[in-house]
Amino acid sequence: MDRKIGFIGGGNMAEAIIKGLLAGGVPAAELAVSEPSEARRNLLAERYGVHILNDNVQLCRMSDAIVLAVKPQVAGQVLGALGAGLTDKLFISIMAGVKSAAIEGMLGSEARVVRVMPNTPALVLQGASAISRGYNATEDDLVLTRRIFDLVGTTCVVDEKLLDAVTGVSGSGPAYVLTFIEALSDAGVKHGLTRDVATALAAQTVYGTAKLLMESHEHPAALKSNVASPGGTTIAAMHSLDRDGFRAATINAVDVCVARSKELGEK
Ligand SMILES: NC(=O)C1=CN([C@@H]2O[C@H](COP(=O)(O)OP(=O)(O)OC[C@H]3O[C@@H](n4cnc5c(N)ncnc54)[C@H](O)[C@@H]3O)[C@@H](O)[C@H]2O)C=CC1
Ligand SMILES: O=C(O)[C@@H]1CCC=N1
Repeated sequence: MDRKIGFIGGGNMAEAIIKGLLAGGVPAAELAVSEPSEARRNLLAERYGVHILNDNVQLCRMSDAIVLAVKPQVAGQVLGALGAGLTDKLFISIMAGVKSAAIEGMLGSEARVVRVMPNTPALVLQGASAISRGYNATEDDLVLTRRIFDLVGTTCVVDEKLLDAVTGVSGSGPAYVLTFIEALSDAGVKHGLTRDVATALAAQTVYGTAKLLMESHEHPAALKSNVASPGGTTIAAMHSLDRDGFRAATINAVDVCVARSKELGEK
């Protein structure tokens, strides 16, 4: 990267990105984390060998790009304590909902901010991240941010007003997919499979189907039709899913996720 990347907050998402960056060849010496929890500091130091501290101001001093990886609820407290005048730094916020204008408001109106909505599969370099540029961020800032998140999966650039929708689809999406895999596995167990076999079959089915979709560039409905034989088992199951509101339940879940993301941005 040639630039030092610091993380304010060393929780789940920061860890996923750090692990991905290291796997992608970024040296541990280029990464630092400021984290108040001693247990987290010890864990991150042991597992990844990155520079660890408990001082957000010092972290900013030693970093060129700072990933804001704290909960949105503490954004005001964390950013307020950093003070203004950090215009030589790039701030990359992964906080759900918190708008770039609000971050600029807390860091000073000249602050260079890029927002990213990543997801936890970044841990295995299969993340999906959407990026949007704040008012003062440069083309170079966007390129650096894309380089960081390309190392942990795929990236796209969207208008900031669409980041709430991204949060609803891919930011929180892994939780819905895992719930589906868990339910599919439960069903397998109900019908006599062992838990291990049922979970392995369910997970590989989701993984393989996603790969099939991405490599074929087809509409999901076209591939679904290939599974359903006339008068066969799949169409009977699809009827049942429709009757039980599977699709409506999914869309409703995304609706409330998007609404919650907007709400977090209003605080
Ligand atoms: N977990 C996920 O799947 C995703 C999370 N995000 C966003 O990433 C951010 C972090 O989420 P998680 O990693 O899941 O949360 P987390 O709770 O695992 O991590 C937050 C970390 O911040 C630390 N922290 C608290 N106060 C601090 C302070 N004053 N200074 C420095 N560090 C402080 C906490 O000790 C904790 O380790 C959130 O804003 C969330 O919206 C975005 C996309 C996906
Ligand atoms: O649940 C949350 O608020 C965060 C944002 C996207 C995924 N996790």
